[in-house]
Amino acid sequence: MPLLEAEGLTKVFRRPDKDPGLRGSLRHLVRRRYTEQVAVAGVDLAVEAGEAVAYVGPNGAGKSTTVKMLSGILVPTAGSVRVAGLVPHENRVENARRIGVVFGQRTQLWWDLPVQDSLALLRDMHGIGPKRYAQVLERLDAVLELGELLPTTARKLSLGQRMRADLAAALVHEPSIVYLDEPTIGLDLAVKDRVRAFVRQIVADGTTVMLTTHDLGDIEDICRRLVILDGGRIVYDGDLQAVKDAYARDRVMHLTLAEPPASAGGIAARLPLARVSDGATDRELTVTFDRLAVSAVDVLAAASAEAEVVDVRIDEPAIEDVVRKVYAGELRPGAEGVA
Ligand SMILES: Nc1ncnc2c1ncn2[C@@H]1O[C@H](COP(=O)(O)OP(=O)(O)OP(=O)(O)O)[C@@H](O)[C@H]1O
Repeated sequence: MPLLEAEGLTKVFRRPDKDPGLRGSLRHLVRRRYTEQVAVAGVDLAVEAGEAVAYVGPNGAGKSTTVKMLSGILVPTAGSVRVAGLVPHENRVENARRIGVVFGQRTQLWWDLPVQDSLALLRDMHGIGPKRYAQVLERLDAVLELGELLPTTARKLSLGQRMRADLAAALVHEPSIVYLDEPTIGLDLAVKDRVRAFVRQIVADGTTVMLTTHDLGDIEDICRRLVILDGGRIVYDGDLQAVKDAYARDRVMHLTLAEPPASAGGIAARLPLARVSDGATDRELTVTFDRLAVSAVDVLAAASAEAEVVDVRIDEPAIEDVVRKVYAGELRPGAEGVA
């Protein structure tokens, strides 16, 4: 049985439609009018225990509204939802014991308290005994290196430190499902890697993860399944690798050379399947290539044969590019080999 199951999950917000000023308010009292906003429109989703699912879509697609219904904060307008056998909004407290939530842009730590006090408050709120708490903290410390953070108030933490502390706060009660919303936003690469490795570890340990992010790296590192939401509806639910192979194959390599090249023609001639163009300065070149047709090593070898390469950077395609292609109808849900 899936750990998380939603059928026809729908949320319609109703906003009072009134003219400004007192007269508008009075008129609204007499004749009420509302504008309806369908935020989530019949989502069917089944997630098995231990799965890691990327839940993506453009701004306003309905991701947060879905997560709020899954965590019991919002009551669905229609449809059904069960998380670990419970209807979240009917069992908010019990549901809260089973889930963890991390918002990259907000913190659930008490701003003016040392991290250790925030964690202790959460321990008490969840009724965790001292022995179990010590074990969990030890396990979290081993991967998140909490030691230096514990005596520090949340307001004094760097963004990366705060994220490590927030992950600990979300996991201190060992939830079976964790919702992560942009968990690596604003973090530098080293910290990003660490957060991703940690999330991979909890997935390997059996935790179910639902990840909302615009960072393709997060998704690739953590999830095998991609669910794309648009206008409140799921437009794709399937294997991440299939989508990437089909629609996110282009890589862009930025090369910095020791000297301006006599011409980009030599490199282009060695790479007939790639597109070579001028970079931002006269010592830079940009090579765009399909990673299934040409490897990054081939591109570097071709460039090095023609000029002295002093620096290299590769841009990965953004998940938005993939999402945009889905909207353009280039990838259809249920298409052969991808769903
Ligand atoms: N409390 C609310 N009252 C009225 N409308 C709302 C409310 N919350 C969300 N909406 C609307 O519902 C739609 C879906 O919003 P939601 O926040 O779920 O999208 P999202 O995919 O999480 O977007 P983002 O990536 O910007 O966070 C939007 O049109 C939003 O304006």
